[in-house]
Amino acid sequence: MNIISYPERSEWPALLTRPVQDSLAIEGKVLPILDLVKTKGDEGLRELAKKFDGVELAEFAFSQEEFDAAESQLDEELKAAIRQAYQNIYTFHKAQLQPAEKIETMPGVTCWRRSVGIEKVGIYIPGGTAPLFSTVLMLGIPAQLAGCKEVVLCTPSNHPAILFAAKLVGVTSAFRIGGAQAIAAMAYGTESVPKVYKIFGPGNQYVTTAKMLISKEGIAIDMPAGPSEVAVYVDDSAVATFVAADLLSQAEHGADSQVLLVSTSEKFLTAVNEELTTQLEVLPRRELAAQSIANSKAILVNSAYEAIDILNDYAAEHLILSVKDAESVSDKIFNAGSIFLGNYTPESCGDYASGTNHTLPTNGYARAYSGVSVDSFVKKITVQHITETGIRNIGPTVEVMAHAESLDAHKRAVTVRLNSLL
Ligand SMILES: NC(=O)c1ccc[n+]([C@@H]2O[C@H](COP(=O)([O-])OP(=O)(O)OC[C@H]3O[C@@H](n4cnc5c(N)ncnc54)[C@H](O)[C@@H]3O)[C@@H](O)[C@H]2O)c1
Ligand SMILES: N[C@H](CO)Cc1c[nH]c[nH+]1
Ligand SMILES: [Zn+2]
Repeated sequence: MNIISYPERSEWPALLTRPVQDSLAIEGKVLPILDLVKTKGDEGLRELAKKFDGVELAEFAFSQEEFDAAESQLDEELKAAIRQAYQNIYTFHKAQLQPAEKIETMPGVTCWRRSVGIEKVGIYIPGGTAPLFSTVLMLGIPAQLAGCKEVVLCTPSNHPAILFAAKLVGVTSAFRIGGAQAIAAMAYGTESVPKVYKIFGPGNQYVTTAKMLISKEGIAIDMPAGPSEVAVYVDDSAVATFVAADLLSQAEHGADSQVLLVSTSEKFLTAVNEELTTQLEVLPRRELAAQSIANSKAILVNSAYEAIDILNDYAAEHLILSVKDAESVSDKIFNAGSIFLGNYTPESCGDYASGTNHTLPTNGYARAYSGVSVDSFVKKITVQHITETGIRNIGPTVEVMAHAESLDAHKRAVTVRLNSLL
């Protein structure tokens, strides 16, 4: 990894840019895909499956037989691991459910918010280079807890673990469709695929661009969750072997992934670089990981203050703090998707099973977006009730304000009620 020593603050923006993606060129490829699905429905999906996934499909929906067979195709060890992950993710997300609390703002005026699951949601499960069945849990569990009635799953992979996890989370229909065309199918609906109101899930640049484009057409999306990334901040309490392993764990996602290492110790950065070389050699996905490491940087900074500033500027999807007093350092971080503290909290645990969600904002979106949670799958409907006493209390305030806004019909809606109580 390229070590950049003591860069000036003015150099940070250029240093911290993600691997360049020509978004206009990608949009140019994705727009015709969206259009084909919109105009030709299932027939368009068949053409695209052949072109981009090399498969000829008569039916897109996974059948009941495929769901049933999935369970017997997986070994017990994997099924037990998936069930354990399900339990932890369920427990963490269940605590996010908030009961509606009735608030009396003034005597006789009561307001509250009710959480209602979005009726129809679509979840995209990446499967181009690896079948990410863990993403089924990360999206399906909050959808289940939120009470979404229809959960439509699309994935280019037919890995049995995806179907096993889909059954656990209660997905209502599942289709073997990948890429931008899957997003289009769920956004517009086709003869086979139901149209949904909100689409969730990470994916490659085609998937992410498709989500951004359909969001301009009135379909909600969770957030732009593109190529995975991790930033690691280390001091001399860290362990170079662990740090290199963490960097590679995200680098192996794809050539467009990026990792960032920040430290005040040059010696440590060099030690991690040596470890990276050794560990890369034995990785099955070393080609992808090596390309991603080549896009990445190790930054040597002057002080802990500078390290924190640079991490907040970068706004990483994942941030590992392998430093002394990691929790107090984490209090100073205000831009990150998910934070991992200390030497024994590898980011992989959050990816699979500790309980937190792994669908997180990438590419600096952590400055303004949160990762997926139960909240992402619900709408909050406000409700209010005003009694006769309440309208006497609040009515005059509303009359004065409505009159001042020159909206007399608003004022009258209060006045007629107040007059009826005279
Ligand atoms: N941010 C997060 O929360 C998060 C979580 C998990 C995974 N990820 C990311 O998801 C991505 C998964 O990518 P992937 O490619 O393995 O799987 P994917 O399922 O996202 O994409 C595969 C699909 O891309 C389409 N495609 C391939 N080449 C194409 C082309 N030239 N033109 C148009 N469409 C094409 C194909 O239809 C294929 O089915 C990785 O970048 C990973 O880092 C992010
Ligand atoms: N690191 C990815 C999110 O950025 C999620 C994932 C799934 N499987 C392994 N990792
Ligand atoms: Zn990962």
